[in-house]
Amino acid sequence: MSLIEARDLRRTFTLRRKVGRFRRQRHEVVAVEDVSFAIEAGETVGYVGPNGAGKSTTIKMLTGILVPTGGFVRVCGLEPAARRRELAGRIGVVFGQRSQLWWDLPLLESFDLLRDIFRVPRAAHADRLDECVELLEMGPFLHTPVRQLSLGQRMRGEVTAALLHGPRLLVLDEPTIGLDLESKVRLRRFLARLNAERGTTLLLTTHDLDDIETLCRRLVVIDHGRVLADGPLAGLRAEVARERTLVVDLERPVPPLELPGARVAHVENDGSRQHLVFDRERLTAAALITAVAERAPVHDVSVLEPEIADVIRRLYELRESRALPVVDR
Ligand SMILES: Nc1ncnc2c1ncn2[C@@H]1O[C@H](COP(=O)(O)OP(=O)(O)OP(=O)(O)O)[C@@H](O)[C@H]1O
Repeated sequence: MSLIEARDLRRTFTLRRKVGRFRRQRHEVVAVEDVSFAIEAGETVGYVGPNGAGKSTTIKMLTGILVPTGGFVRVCGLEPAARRRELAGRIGVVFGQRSQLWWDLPLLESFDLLRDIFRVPRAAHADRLDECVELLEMGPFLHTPVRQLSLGQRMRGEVTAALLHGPRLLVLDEPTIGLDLESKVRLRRFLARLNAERGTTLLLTTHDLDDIETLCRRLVVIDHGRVLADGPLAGLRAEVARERTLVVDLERPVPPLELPGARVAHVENDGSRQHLVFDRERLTAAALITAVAERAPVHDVSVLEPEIADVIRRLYELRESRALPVVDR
């Protein structure tokens, strides 16, 4: 059984718009139109899309905060909205812009309260807390009231709070939003380790491409409430962003190289370093290097893969032109 299963999931909101002086007209917003995916234990999945795509609405349905208007959803075998309390005992949830901590209490007391709420055995609680305190370096501020913590410190507390009952699945909505670089790196390292060592499944929404690059082996891309693409990160790259760049360092400067199947995107050092863009389907890096070597002696080479930003932008372009390939999992 999949840890998360969503089939034709749908959520609409009814808004009332003022029309004229007295009348109000009902108006329907479709936030999630027809979303289907399944997530297995141990996966790390990035749920991405532009603003208003329907990410948070989906996460709220998966965690039982919102009732779907249609479709089927099961998380850890439970119907989230109907079994919200039970589900809360099996999953961990972190909302970057909402807190599950008690603002006036020292951080440690929030953790104690959560132990009581989830009825976690003392020994298990202590083990998990010790591990989080050590890895997230929370020792110096465990006794500080939550409202006095920096955002980076509070987020470490939020993630710990979500893990104290030992969930198999951690759902994170924009976990690194607003954090400084050091805090982001620390949090990502922690989450990656959680997945690698504990097998904790991660599902996260993010606008941060570095989060995706370092944490997610699979991407589900959504736009206008529909899944645009779903597949391994590497697969999506190969499928929709076929352009790679060969960077060649030559023994001496030469004019921009004109080679079949490749175009010069950038020239440095008077022409002794050139960036050649080519289509992975039409040309191999080896063939291109051979072609370059016939023109000038090659000192060094490297191949750059497309950035994840390119992959996502390309997906949106393909959607606009309705030429979106179906990405099989
Ligand atoms: N409570 C609500 N009432 C009315 N409309 C809503 C409500 N919540 C979300 N929407 C609308 O549903 C759509 C999807 O919103 P959602 O917050 O799920 O997007 P998102 O992908 O999480 O966006 P962002 O990246 O900006 O957080 C938007 O058009 C939004 O305005």
